[in-house]
Amino acid sequence: MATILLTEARFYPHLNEMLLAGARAAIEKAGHKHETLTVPGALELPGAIALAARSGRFCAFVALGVVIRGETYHFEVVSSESARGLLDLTLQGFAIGNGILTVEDEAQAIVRADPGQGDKGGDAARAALALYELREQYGP
Ligand SMILES: Nc1c(NC[C@H](O)[C@H](O)[C@H](O)CO)[nH]c(=O)[nH]c1=O
Ligand SMILES: CC(=O)[C@@H](O)COP(=O)(O)O
Repeated sequence: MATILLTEARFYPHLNEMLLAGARAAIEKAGHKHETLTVPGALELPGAIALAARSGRFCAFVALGVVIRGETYHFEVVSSESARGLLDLTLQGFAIGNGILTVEDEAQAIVRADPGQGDKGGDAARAALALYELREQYGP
């Protein structure tokens, strides 16, 4: 049994609860344990994972959050750079699933966050576990 760290950017708490529920259900179904770490926004997620990884306690990580377009270019920055930061860590060998929703409005987020609909939190957890199993198979 391994421990997966759920890192959540709690910008929209009610939406994160759905993402967390889906991710937790997927991890528990796979027979693993999970812990949760909270940061303010999606841009903090890569750094939070990098810091938490130093503990050596976690076999994989799931990044969860919701980025909803506003009036400025900041949407592009937050969406692209959080994803890029996660991919940079993945290329260093970290097993990370990206469950950061980047959407136009709350309605789009709900459909994708709801475990009974898009279940993107569960998808991100399953992706993280898939990378973890690959690393177990091919070495650290
Ligand atoms: N607008 C959203 C943000 N913005 C905040 C940034 O992620 C970051 O916390 C801030 O720039 C300080 O470094 N974050 C989200 O997760 N979702 C948003 O819609
Ligand atoms: C994705 C964001 O950062 C967004 O919430 C910011 O809104 P705005 O572009 O109207 O400042």
